[in-house]
Amino acid sequence: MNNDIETILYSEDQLNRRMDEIGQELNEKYANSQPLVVPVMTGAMVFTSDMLKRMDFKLVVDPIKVQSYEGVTSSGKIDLIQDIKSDVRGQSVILMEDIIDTGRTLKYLKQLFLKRGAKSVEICAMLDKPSTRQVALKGDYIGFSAPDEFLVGYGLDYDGLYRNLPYIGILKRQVYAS
Ligand SMILES: O=P(O)(O)OC[C@H]1O[C@H](OP(=O)(O)OP(=O)(O)O)[C@H](O)[C@@H]1O
Ligand code: HPA
Repeated sequence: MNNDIETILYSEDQLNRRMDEIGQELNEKYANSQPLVVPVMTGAMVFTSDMLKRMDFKLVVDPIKVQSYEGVTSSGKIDLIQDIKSDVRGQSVILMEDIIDTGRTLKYLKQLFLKRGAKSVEICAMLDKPSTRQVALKGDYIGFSAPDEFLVGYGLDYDGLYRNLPYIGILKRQVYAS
């Protein structure tokens, strides 16, 4: 599996150190509230489970599953595959993501939750690729800024593979160009 990785961008240690910092920020912000934490599955699974251990405020976790990528390309269409169970009216929502790329997924979800009556919707993402943004969307808590490359590992996949890598790396072009 490692043979398919061009370069390791963020090691497990770097990810952990950055998550400690983001955890502190969230703990200050949400100390006196009880937000709904919504992992955007499947990519956010690893990041969310590691972040949850760093959150020391009361919270409820309720995942949502959406999909828009075919291979390395955004289809531009967001499929809502499995919705949350909670009523978000009056709730503070934290959307958890592995990556913001075109921004379409999170723009769609943020609008959806605000339309449903959420009091606030914040975005916490491990990676942000600002250079590939197609819609206006800003994260509130970001781990690292990433280059315009197709990344895998730490939840990020290519055709369902590589999510279990403990680091984030650039996928070799020959893997998806062949
Ligand atoms: O900013 P965007 O261009 O919308 O890209 C970001 C989204 O793309 C990936 O999901 P994907 O649709 O591949 O599903 P997955 O979470 O199951 O991997 C990723 O996990 C984000 O949800
Ligand atoms: O770089 C990426 N890698 C994996 N999934 C993604 N979804 C959006 N961008 C990416």
